[in-house]
Amino acid sequence: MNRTLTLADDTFWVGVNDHETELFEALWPLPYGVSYNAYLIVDEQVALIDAVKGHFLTEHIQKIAAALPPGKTVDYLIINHMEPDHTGAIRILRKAFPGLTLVGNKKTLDMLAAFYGLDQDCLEVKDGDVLELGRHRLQFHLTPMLHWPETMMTLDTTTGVLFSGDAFGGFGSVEQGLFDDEADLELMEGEMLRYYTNIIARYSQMVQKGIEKVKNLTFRVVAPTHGVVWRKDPGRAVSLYDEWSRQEGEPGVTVAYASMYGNTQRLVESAVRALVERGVPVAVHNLSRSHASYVVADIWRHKGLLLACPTYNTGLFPAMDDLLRLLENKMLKNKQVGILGSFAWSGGAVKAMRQFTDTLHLDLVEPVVEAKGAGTEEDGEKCRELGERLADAVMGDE
Ligand SMILES: Cc1cc2nc3c(=O)[nH]c(=O)nc-3n(C[C@H](O)[C@H](O)[C@H](O)COP(=O)(O)O)c2cc1C
Repeated sequence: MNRTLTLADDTFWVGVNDHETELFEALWPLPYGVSYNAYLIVDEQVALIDAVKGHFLTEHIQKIAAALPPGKTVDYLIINHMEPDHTGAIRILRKAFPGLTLVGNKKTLDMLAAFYGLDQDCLEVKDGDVLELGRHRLQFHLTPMLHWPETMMTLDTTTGVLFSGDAFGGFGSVEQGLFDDEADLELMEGEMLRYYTNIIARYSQMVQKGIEKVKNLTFRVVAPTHGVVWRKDPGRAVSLYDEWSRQEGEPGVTVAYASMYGNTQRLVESAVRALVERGVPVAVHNLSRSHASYVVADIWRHKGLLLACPTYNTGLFPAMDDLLRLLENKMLKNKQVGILGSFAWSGGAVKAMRQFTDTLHLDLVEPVVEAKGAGTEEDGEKCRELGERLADAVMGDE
């Protein structure tokens, strides 16, 4: 059962696939599961690179045991990221492998003490430090706020495997293909974007700093803590994160709308029709149906965003309010934004959406449409015009 997967010389995947957790971080749906990737380097000294969520410890230990030669134990646990989905069972892991030294930077060790009361047999490493296992040389590169303060990467300079922590990771389990040359990449890259936008995106500036650092390293495999291991095209993992953290966006428009009785929806349809006729890729989300994690991923993907919302108790419909707060928290930028809304007496939703674009310094595409009730013929025409203007704004010379 526990056939060991090999990444490079003496280097094995000892991670697990999780199909039990419904919501990652109690927030984000996992229709394709998620993997907790951990790796074992078997040398004179044996190093485990990251661990798994506590619930999966038994399977994890079985895999480690299958990869360990007789008489060997695990000497080091390298903690690239302290979050409990990689360290939850660390105390038991220590019992399973007595003498296990915990390796992390200063911030990791502070957290280990705070989370698990562990402060013995720890080895503090600094940026650029090297740990020799025998033939294998592990070099540590601190990449703070990717997406926690203690995050770092570990490069095995002997094999060229870059253990990148959560950076370059994605949702989606890996039993149908651990490596990029065997996985369903269309699906996995979609799940990677959803992971990026929902877990990492707020720290996009720090991702850029991390990528600058990574570009100076020589590696031939990128092995993150979640999702696909990139051995055929490791540069692709880096370039996807690079693209997403720059927030440049592809030509296309994501439509995020709410509608209780259909008035806003019909206005949206007029605008979308104009986009479709211009050949613009469109992703339409009814916020009462689509989970925000998918909406945010599509918003990140496209240059254009159409927000449409009825007024609800003088302000935004709650699902739109939630979405806009989420996008503010993620410091969304560089979007071409259209706004439309429907009201019956006071209005308020359109004003709130305008405030959102002002706060984030997004480019407002005119005309803003604010229709009373179902709206007039003229409102319908304005929605079409808004669709055309958005098409011009996002397609450029395409
Ligand atoms: C619970 C509720 C609260 C509303 N609050 C307001 C409001 O404060 N001000 C306003 O102008 N219209 C308000 N409306 C009216 C809607 O904004 C209006 O009917 C709009 O056309 C609904 O668009 P929809 O069909 O896309 O849901 C409210 C409607 C409902 C159902």
